[in-house]
Amino acid sequence: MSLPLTEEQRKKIEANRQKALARRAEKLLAEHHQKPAQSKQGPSQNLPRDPSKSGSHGLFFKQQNPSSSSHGDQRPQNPHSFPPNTSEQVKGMWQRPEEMPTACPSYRPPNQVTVAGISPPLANSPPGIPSQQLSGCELGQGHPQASHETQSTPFANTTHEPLAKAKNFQETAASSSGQPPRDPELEARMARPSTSGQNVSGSVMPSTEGRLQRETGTPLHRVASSQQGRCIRNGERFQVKIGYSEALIAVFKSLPSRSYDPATKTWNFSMTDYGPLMKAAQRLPGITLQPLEGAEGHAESPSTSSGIIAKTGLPAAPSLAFVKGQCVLISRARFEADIGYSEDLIALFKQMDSRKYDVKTRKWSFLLEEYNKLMERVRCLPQVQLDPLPKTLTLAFAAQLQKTSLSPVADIPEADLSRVDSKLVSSLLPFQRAGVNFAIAQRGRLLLADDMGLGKTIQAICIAAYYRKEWPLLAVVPSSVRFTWEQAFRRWLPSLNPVDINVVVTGKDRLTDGLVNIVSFDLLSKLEKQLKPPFKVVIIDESHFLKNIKTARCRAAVPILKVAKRVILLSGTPAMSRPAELYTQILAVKPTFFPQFHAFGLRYCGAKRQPWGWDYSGSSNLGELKLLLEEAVMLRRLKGDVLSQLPAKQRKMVVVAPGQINARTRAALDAAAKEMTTKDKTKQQQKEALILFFNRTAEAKIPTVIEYILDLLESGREKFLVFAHHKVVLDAITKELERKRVQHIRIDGATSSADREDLCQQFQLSPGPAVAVLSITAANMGLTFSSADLVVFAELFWNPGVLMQAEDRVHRIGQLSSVSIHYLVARGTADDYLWPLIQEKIKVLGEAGLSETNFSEITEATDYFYKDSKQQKIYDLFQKSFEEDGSDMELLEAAESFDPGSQDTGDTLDESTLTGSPVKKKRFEFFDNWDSFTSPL
Ligand SMILES: Nc1ncnc2c1ncn2[C@@H]1O[C@H](COP(=O)(O)OP(=O)(O)OP(=O)(O)O)[C@@H](O)[C@H]1O
Repeated sequence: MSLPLTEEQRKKIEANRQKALARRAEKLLAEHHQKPAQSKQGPSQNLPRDPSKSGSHGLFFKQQNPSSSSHGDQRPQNPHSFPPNTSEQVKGMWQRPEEMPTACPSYRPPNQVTVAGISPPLANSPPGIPSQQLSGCELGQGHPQASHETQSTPFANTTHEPLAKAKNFQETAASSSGQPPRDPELEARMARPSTSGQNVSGSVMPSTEGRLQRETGTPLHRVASSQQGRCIRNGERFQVKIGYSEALIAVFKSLPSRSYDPATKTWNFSMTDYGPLMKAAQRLPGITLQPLEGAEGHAESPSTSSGIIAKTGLPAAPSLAFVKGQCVLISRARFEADIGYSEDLIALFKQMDSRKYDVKTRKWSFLLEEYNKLMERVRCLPQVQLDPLPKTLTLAFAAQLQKTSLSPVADIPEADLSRVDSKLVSSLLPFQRAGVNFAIAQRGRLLLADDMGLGKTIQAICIAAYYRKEWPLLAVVPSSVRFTWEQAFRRWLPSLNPVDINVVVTGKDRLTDGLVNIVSFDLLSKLEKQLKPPFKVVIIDESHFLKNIKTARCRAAVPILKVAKRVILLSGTPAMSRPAELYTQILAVKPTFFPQFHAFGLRYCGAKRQPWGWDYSGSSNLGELKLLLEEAVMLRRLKGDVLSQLPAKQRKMVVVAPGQINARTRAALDAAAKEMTTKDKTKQQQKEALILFFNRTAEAKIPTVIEYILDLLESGREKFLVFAHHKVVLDAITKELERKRVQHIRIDGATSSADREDLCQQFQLSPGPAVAVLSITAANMGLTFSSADLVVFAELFWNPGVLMQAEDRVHRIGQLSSVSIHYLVARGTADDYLWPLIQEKIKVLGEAGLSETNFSEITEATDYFYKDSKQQKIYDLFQKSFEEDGSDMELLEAAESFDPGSQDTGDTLDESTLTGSPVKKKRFEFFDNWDSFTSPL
C-alpha cells in the first residue's frame, strides 16, 4: 500500500529541499569567490567509474565535468554516429542536398539550404564549465531595456548534444574557449544585407557586436552571444521566450502585431507575424528559435507562408530552423520522436510505414523495427538533431529492433525446477512461479519488487536453490528478520541441513561458516574483509536500503553484488520518492547498463545543472525507465494484480533477534524460567513465576519490536496496526513513534468509548503513514481499521480467539486487499511456549470446525520442540495455567501493573537500548507514491 503525501507534507518537504539547496548554493558560491581561478580551471571532477568509491553519490552530485573525461560524453551513445569526414559539410554555411554524403542514398530532402553553423554554440559547453552557471540566466529576458552584456542562452543549463555531424568541428572550435565554433564563411554571409534590403542583422551588428569588437579587439565570432529560444502558443497569439538579443528585438519591433509584456518580460505576437518572425530570426547569427510545437500543417509555418511574406515584404527564405529532440521508448514495440517542428522531418516521418501521429501529444511514433532506418535518414537532415535511444535501451530491446514483437509482455520460458526441493516448487503460487521463471530468464540477476506480502522470500529461496551448485550463498537482510530468513530456509528447503545455515549475530562471527550465510546490513559492513573469495549467489532483502551509495552498508554491498554471478534483490518499495534511488539497485543487477550515474541522471532524473553542481533529484522519461526495468531488471506485481491467487489472510511468524536482549534482561528471564521449574513450588508460586516470565518477555522484546516497526516504516508500509499487551510495551512504542514524528493513535484500557471511535476514524481517514498502537485486550473488538492491511503482534497472547478477533480489525468488510499478519516471536522467552500453545489451540478449534484457519499450515514452520523435560514442564505449565478459569484475569492484571522500573530493570528500556540499533538513524524521509511511477502508463 502506498498513499500520496498530503499537500502539507509535500510543501514541507519541498520547503526543506529548497532550503538545503539554497544553503548548498551559498556555500559553493562562497567557495567559488574565494578560489575563482581554481573553479574555472580546476581539475575536472569526473564521476568515478566505480560509484562505490564516490564520496558524493547522493541526491545531488557535485559538479561534474563529463566532457573532459574518458567517459566525458555521457550522453546516450549514438550507434549510428556520423563518419568523421562529414564535419566539413557542416562547416560550410549553405549545404545543398545534392552535396549530402552518400550515406543517405534513399532520402532526398526538399531542396533547401541550411545553416549548420548556427547550431547552438553553447550546446558544446561541457557540463562542468561554470561560466554560464553563475550568470543566473532566465527565460524570457527579451526586455527592451535589458543589459547589453553578453548573456548565456536560456538553455545553458541543459546539456545540449551538439549536432552529431558537426562533432569534430565543434570539438576543435569550442573545446578551449567554450565559445561558438568559428565559421568565417558563415560570418561573412551573415554580415551581408538581406536580399530584401531590410538588413536586420546589419542594423544590429554594428551597434553591439561591432562595438564589442572595437572595444575588445576581439573578432566578432569570439564575442557573439548565442541565444536559443522557443515560441509558445498562447491562444491566438504566440510568445517568444529567449534571452536578450538586440538584433532580435529590432526584428520584434519591426512586426506590426508586437506587444511587450513587462510582467513576464516577453514579447508576443499574433500568428500572422509567425512566419516573418521565424524567417528573420533564422537570418540572425547565433539565434536559434524553436518553432511552435506541432506547427505542422500550420498555414503560417516558415517555409509555406508565402502570403505573409508578401505582406511583410520579407524574402522567401528556406526553412533554416534548427530542431533538436530525442527518441523515447513508449512501449515494448514503439518509440517516439520528441522533437519540435521541422517540415523535412515530418516529410521523413511520413515515409515510415509504422508511423502514428498522436494528436494529443502532437508527437510521432514508430515501431522499433523502423528505428534504424529512421535514424539513418534523419542523419541526412543537417538542421535536425534527433538524439538516439540510449545504447542500453537498444541492447535491451535488440530483438524488437530486429523484428518487433508486438506482445506487450516478454515471452518468458518455463524454467526446469526439478533440481529444487519439491516442497518449495509445489507451494509456489502461479505468479510466484512466473517470478522464478523471469529470474532464471534473467540469469539469476533481478530486482524482485513485488508488493509487500506477496512472498518474495519463497521466490528468492527458489531462485537461489536453482543455482545451488554455485553456493555458498549470502543473504543480506535487515537485522530484525535474520532469524525469519533462517526459518524460511528451513521451511522451504528440507534438503538443506540446518547446521549449514549460519546466522551472523555479532561482529566476531564468521561470514563464511555456512552454506547459507545470513547477515544484517550493518554487520556486513563490519565483516566485508571476510568476503574473499566472493559469494557467487547473493540475496539482498529490502534492497532499497542500498539507495544511498554514501552509506557504509551500500559501500560494502555494491562491490559484492557487482562480482556475484547471481544477484537477487528484494524490495516492495525500490524507490520511495525519486528515480535516483533506483540507481544503485540497477547498478547491482546490471553493472553495464549505466556504469556512471551521470548518464542515468541525465536521462531519468531530470538532471539540472545548478550553480553548485548537478541536481539529480527530479525525474524524466519515467515511462521509458519503467519499460527498461521491466524488460531487463525488475519484476513487480501489485497485490491487486494477483489478488485472486492470494489467501484472504497471510500470517507470518517473524523471529526477532534474540541478540538484542541485553545481559541483564536475559538473566532475569532465565531466573524466571528456572523459578517455574523449581521443585516443591506451590501452584500459586509457579503461577507467579510464570507471570514474571511473561512480563520479562515483554520487556526483553521492546528493542526488537521497535526496530521491526521502524523497518516497516522505512520499507514503505504506510498504515498498520501494532497490538501489544503490556503497558510498558505500548508506552515504548508510542514514545518511539512520537520521537520519530510518525502519526499514530493509541487505544488501550484507559481510552474512553467516545475517544475510541474518534481515534479509529482519525486513523481510517489519515492519508499518510500512520500506526495504530492497540492493546490486545482493549482494542480487539468493535473497531474497524480496514484502511490498513497489515497487523503486527508485538506480543503473543495465549488466547487465539482474542488474537483472531484482533486480526479481524483489518480483515473485515471494506477490506479490498489480502491482509498480512506478522507475529513477532522472540526466542528464549515465553514466546517459545506461547507460540506452540496458540497453534495447538487453533488446531483443536479447526478440528472442531470452529476456526477456518490453521496456523501451522499458513505460518512459517516452527522448530519448537522440547528437547528436555524442563522445557516440556514449562510448556505444560503454560498450557495448564492459561486454560484454567480466571488465569486470564490474573495475568492481565499482572501485565497491566508490570513496571520494569520498579523491579530495577529500568536500564533495559533506556534510550540507548531503544535506539542503540541502526534505527536511531533517520529511517524514512519520503513516502511518495512509488506505484504511480510503476503503474501502467
Ligand atoms: N506459496 C506460498 N505458500 C505458503 N506461504 C506463503 C507462500 N507465499 C508466501 N507465503 C507466506 O506469506 C507470508 C508473506 O511472505 P513474505 O514475507 O515472503 O512476503 P514479502 O513479499 O517478503 O513481504 P514483505 O515485503 O512485507 O517482506 C509469509 O508468511 C510466507 O511464508
